[in-house]
Amino acid sequence: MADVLIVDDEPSVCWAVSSLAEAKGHHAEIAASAEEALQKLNTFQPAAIVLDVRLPGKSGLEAIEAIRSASQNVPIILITAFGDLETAVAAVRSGAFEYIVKPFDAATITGALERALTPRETTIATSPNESILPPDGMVGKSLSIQTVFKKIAQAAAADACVLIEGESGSGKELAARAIHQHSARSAGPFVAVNLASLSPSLVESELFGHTRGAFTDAHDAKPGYLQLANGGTLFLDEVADIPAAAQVKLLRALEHGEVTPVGGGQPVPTRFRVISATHRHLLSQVEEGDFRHDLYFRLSAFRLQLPPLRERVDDIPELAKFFLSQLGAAGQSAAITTAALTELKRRPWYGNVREFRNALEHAQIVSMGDAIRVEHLPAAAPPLNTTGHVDLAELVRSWAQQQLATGESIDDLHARLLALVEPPLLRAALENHQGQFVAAAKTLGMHRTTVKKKADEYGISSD
Ligand SMILES: Nc1ncnc2c1ncn2[C@@H]1O[C@H](COP(=O)(O)OP(=O)(O)OP(=O)(O)O)[C@@H](O)[C@H]1O
Repeated sequence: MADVLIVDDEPSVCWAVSSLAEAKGHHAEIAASAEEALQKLNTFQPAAIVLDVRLPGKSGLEAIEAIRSASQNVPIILITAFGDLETAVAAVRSGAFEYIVKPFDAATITGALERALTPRETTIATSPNESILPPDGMVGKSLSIQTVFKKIAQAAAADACVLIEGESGSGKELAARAIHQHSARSAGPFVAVNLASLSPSLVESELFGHTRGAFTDAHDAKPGYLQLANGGTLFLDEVADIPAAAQVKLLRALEHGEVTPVGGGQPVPTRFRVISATHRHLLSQVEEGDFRHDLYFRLSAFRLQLPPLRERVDDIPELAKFFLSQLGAAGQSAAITTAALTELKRRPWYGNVREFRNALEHAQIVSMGDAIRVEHLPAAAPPLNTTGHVDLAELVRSWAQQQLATGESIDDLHARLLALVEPPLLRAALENHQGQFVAAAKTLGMHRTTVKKKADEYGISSD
């Protein structure tokens, strides 16, 4: 059994957390403000503290230092209703043991309490006195983006390599910049390199630099991106595209903290942190032998997954507001109708936030100063899989969603889909068998007479 102090001005939260703690056999005491908590700590020594960020009087973040020293450094679980990146960074910087966003479920708070009450060796803690950094343009309030904010804050407080995974346009580069901006390296450079855009023959000289005369056009020595990132962060976008020879050299540079330019010469001491990003499944590339496993493990010391926009629909109103305020004339925000906002929430956004922003920009131009309506939005982009090919299942899902969104009452969705997909399928099978119905029916796994009947219905001839 352990003693727990709950500091929150909302009686329902205090009641819920104390009931959960008591159900685990602990004893809980309550304070409705930071000032009351500090007073209580004169006579009460808890083993863990649950502290709300928003309190009357001093906020939880303002009081955390005083509470920590008055409680002899017991673990503090911060709870907040503000799931933004700034609060996440401030919470991690404050040295809080855990940071939980309201509303939370019973398992989340019980799990955090149990971990806090279990003796441990290290916690993520950094200087508590640094000020909160300015906003960095990462918008979102959904639970999944809050998890991303929390991970960005944790990554910023550490110095390990970070691998950011997520679909194209989901905000990987923005997240990398936020990690750099909130890290101890923020005064150093942030050097972004897109490996997919570098010509394979030049990747090595671009990354590692070259000496004078290293190759025909090397009239002068040139430092590479690794050297330019010295003291800061190197962002390797599309890291899956790094050629095999450069993989070996990168690993060596990371391990020895020095870079040898193409053409030889003295290795140059270079210290930087690598944040890499990919829209592919990098581990599959490791399994297929296309990516070195030792480099993969080095680069993925800390992993961050960015959810696609369609899995965080709750962020859409706020993102729309954010982009519309950027797009509107000076000082004014472009307006949007409720129907258009509903349409924005319904779309699958395979190109994620980038496609979303572009769609709003297009709509704002087409609406010519009026509120944005559904008809101002461009057509939704088709889904792309990781190899750049159209994903049929996603296409069908998106088609069905569009049909259902028209508002008309539909009772023949299946028949409508068949009418769309059967003709091209029958044509392809017939073409493959030079118009032979028997052979085409065999390939299709259907009876010959059914194929014939359907071909007649759709007006498909066998020649
Ligand atoms: N949460 C967000 N809030 C505001 N803007 C965002 C957010 N996420 C992404 N964006 C914007 O969307 C665009 C695409 O983001 P970004 O370039 O970071 O994506 P990416 O995942 O790196 O894309 P790619 O894989 O194609 O390189 C940028 O203009 C970025 O500013």
